[in-house]
Amino acid sequence: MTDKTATTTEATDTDTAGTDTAGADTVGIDEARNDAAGADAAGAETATGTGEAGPGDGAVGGDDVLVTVEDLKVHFPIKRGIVLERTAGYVYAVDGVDLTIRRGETYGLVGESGCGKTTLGRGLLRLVEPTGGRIVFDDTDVSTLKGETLRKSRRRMQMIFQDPLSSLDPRQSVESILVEGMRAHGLDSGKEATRARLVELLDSVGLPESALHKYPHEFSGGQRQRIGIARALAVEPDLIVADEPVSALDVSVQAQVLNLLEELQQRLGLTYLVIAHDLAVVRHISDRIGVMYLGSLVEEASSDEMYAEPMHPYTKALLSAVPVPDPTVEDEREQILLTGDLPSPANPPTGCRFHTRCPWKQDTLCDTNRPELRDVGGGHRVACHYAEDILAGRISRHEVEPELVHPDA
Ligand SMILES: Nc1ncnc2c1ncn2[C@@H]1O[C@H](COP(=O)(O)OP(=O)(O)OP(=O)(O)O)[C@@H](O)[C@H]1O
Repeated sequence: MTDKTATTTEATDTDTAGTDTAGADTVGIDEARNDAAGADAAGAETATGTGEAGPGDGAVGGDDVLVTVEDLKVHFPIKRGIVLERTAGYVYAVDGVDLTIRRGETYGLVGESGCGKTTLGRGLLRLVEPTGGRIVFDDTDVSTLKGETLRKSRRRMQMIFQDPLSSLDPRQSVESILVEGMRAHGLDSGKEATRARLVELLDSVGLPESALHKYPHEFSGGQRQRIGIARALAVEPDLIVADEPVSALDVSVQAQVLNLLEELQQRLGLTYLVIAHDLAVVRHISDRIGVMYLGSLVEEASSDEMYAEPMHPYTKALLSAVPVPDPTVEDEREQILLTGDLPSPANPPTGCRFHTRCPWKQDTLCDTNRPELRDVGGGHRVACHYAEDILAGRISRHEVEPELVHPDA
């Protein structure tokens, strides 16, 4: 996350105030990272991960690349029959995604419900087994790791979930929740050191020591999400996949949790993949944004460029639906309304998967040829036949919109 804290940093930490809280003034986890007996640890459900990196096969990209995903596919079989079960087809939840996440950045992943964002995040961490493709984490190909190597590797990639209540075991105290992952990775080194580490972890997410002996139901939604974040941090990860981290929270609390994530990122050098359907949230925290549609990326750009110059008609439609933050400012943007529902990922359209809802569909081209995600300049990637035209010099980038013909025009 680069300098995107402007709006939310002003929020007061009301969520952590209240009955048992400590201010959001966090301290010391970075020192703990240095101190903590350098072993590798893991968090059970929380996480996952992949490769205990090290020199390995598949060096990809420059030094600044932490994660490379190549042609990732996750297809879920559709089972039919009770006695004789057979595979009647597949849900193509993720169907050929290529992306890189740079060290220390926040990559925002957006798209409608059901387009495969969660499955991509889980596939990347191997919480769900990919059907195909490759995942390279810190120069190590982790797609093929198994058993103990995979388990060990999971320490470095953790996940935080949308609904902190359902992702925290109601029968476990906060202490037990936090210690579980540390123990799994040999980071619980002695009673006193572990206790100090737990207190430090809580402090880093703005919760007091007294939280240790409480249970998830005793906290507010925002506080529970802080516990989820502490659980992920407990094993000293490099990458955190945050799946809709604030969408279950009150609007007033969302900014506080986002601020906390930003602050932790700066202090600990964390890398984030943030999954969200709320484009306002993603814009605020992301350095780069990927837009998913029916299992694939259709556009990727820096956050600023994505909002200033979206090129894919799906991205334009998503952005045109985001309300203007200042109600006194007249909204002069073109409203692009998508017709129809998201097609089933079990039966995706031929050609460009978006063509059935695209206001600018070109007959026979878009419904037969699937456009590739192509760089149209400066790392801005678009999967659209118009992007192909730009690359081929048939139209200029700035002519795209006026040249497009809406079927209702
Ligand atoms: N374990 C599974 N078995 C079968 N189908 C699945 C499974 N998990 C997800 N799917 C299907 O894969 C598709 C993508 O789901 P996914 O949850 O990844 O989308 P999403 O973009 O994260 O949506 P949401 O924002 O609603 O979580 C959906 O059609 C979903 O029903």
